[in-house]
Amino acid sequence: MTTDRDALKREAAMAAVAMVQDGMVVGLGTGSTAAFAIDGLIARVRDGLRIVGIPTSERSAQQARAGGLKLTDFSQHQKVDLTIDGADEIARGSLDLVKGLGGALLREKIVAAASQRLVIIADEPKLVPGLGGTVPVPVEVVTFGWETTAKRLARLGANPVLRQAADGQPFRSDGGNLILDCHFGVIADPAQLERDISGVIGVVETGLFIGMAATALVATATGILRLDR
Ligand SMILES: O=C(CO)[C@H](O)[C@H](O)COP(=O)(O)O
Repeated sequence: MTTDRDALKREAAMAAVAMVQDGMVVGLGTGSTAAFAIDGLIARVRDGLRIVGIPTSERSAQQARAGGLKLTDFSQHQKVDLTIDGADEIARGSLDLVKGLGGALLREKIVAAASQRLVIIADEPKLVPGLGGTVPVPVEVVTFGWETTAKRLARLGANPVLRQAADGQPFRSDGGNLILDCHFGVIADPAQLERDISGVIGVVETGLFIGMAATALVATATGILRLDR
């Protein structure tokens, strides 16, 4: 079923797809909004655009491959011209992000870090005055000792919850790790919290993306709002 939110997500995705130029290496995000962008890229490639994509998840790789997008990896291309990805929250002003409710935060951060330009696409409810108020911060952790990692994260003020998959088993990332959804409430200093979480033994990566997004394209009822950092 297509919802109004889907229509807005598609609109934001199409605005980002229009920024892609011939010859680019394009980072392919993960999630329902990024999936609209991958569809848009597939359509443009069918019309003659020549690009290669670096996917941020097995899911996105599968979608891209099925649509005929050429994929590459970091053994072939170490630099990504432009990445189009979604987010769970975007801080108005700084464009700092919470990402990872879709479980792909580690690969998303690796691709974002290699990108000349990270363009975030979203519908309006994701644009917030401060991070952490509407979603937890996903933290990817290794399986071994995750219970002790959770305790150390709790000492930072979180209420960590082990993410479950639909089958009731612990959710596994593409890398085979676990995810602890850490409820902090509104975060006063996201950059400091990102450093603090990264310092916890057992943590692989955090869903706080600080200073990474160059542009956010936010679809609102009255059109696309473009925010640049
Ligand atoms: O970070 C992500 C996946 O790890 C997604 O970009 C984020 O969860 C947004 O997803 P959606 O577009 O489905 O709301």
